[in-house]
Amino acid sequence: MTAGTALPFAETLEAVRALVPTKLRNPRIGIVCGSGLSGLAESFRETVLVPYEKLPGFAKSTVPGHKSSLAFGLTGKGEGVSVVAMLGRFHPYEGHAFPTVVYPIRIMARLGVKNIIITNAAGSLNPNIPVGTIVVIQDHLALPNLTCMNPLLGPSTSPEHPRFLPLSDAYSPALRRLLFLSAHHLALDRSALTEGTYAWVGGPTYETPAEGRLLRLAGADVVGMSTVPEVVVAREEGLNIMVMSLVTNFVVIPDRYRSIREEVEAELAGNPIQLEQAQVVSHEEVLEVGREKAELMKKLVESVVERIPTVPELQ
Ligand SMILES: O=P(O)(O)O[C@@H]1C[C@H](O)[C@@H](CO)O1
Ligand SMILES: Nc1nc2[nH]cnc2c(=O)[nH]1
Repeated sequence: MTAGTALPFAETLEAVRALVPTKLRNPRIGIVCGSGLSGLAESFRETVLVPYEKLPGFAKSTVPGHKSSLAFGLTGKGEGVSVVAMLGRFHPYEGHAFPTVVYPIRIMARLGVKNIIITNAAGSLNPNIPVGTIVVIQDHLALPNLTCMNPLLGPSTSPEHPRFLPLSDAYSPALRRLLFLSAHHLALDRSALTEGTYAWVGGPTYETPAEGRLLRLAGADVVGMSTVPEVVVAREEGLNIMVMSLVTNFVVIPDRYRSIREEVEAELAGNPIQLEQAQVVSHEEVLEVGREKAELMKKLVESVVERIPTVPELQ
C-alpha cells in the first residue's frame, strides 16, 4: 500500500470478525512486540492467533525475531483484560511503504484499542544506560520526520484527523506512571528501568561512530529502527501510548579512533603496536538480550495492563 491508496479497513475488520470470538475481538489494550520480544504474549489465556497473511492489508514481517501474527487473548487475574498483540512489526527498511508499516496500528484503533504499549530493541547512546536496561520513552528524535519521510505524508486517512498533529504530548504520563508503580510492586532494582529519548533512524545499517555521536549530541539516549511511525499514527488515532525500549547493545562511540597512521609509523620505527579494534554490533546479540530480558519485560507489561482499567483517564 502506498500513500493515497484506499486502505482495506472493512475487509480486515471482517476477517477479524470471522476468525476471533466476540469476547476477544474488541480489546482496549494493544501491544507491539519488538525484536525478540514476541514472548510478551505467551501468558495470554484463551489465545487466538491470526496470521498476518489472513488479514487484508497486512504484510509479512521478514526480520528474524518477528513472527507474523496478531495474538488476541486475556491477561491478568479474574476475568482478565482483553488484549491484542502484534507478534512482529513492519519496518520501512524491509521495503514496506509507510501506510503498510502503520496499518496494524490503525486496525487496532478500529478494533477499540485505547491504550498501546510499544516495545523495541534499541542501542544505547548514553554511557549511563547499560545493556539490559529498560528505557521508558519520554520523547523522540526522528530525523526522517524532519526530512520529508513522515508516516503521515499524503492525504489524511480520515477527515477527523488533524492535518498538523502535535507530538509534544505523545507519550502518556499516566501509562508511564503505571510502569514505575509496577516496577516498584515487582521490587525491581531502580537501575533496571529508566527514562530517555529514542532516536528513530531508517536502518538497516547500524550507526557509524560519527552518526552515534551526532544522535547523542542531539540529546538521544537510545536509537532504533522502528516505533516512531507507530507512535505518530497511534497519536493521530487518539491512543494513549507507552514505549519501552530494551537496550540490547551499546552504539560504538569511541573517544578516539584507531589510528592506522600511528600503527604504520610505529611499525616503521621498529616498535609495532596494535591499537584497539572497533567493536561491532549484530542482530544475534540484539535477539540474545531480548531472550534474557523477556521474562522481566513480560511481567512489567502484564502488571501495567492489569492496572490500566483502574485509571479513569485511560478509559
Ligand atoms: O523492531 P525493533 O525495533 O525491536 O528491532 C530492532 C531494530 C531493527 O529492526 C533490529 C536491529 O537489530 O532490531
Ligand atoms: N539503529 C539501531 N537499531 C538498533 N536496534 C537494536 N540495536 C540497535 C542499534 O544499535 N542501532
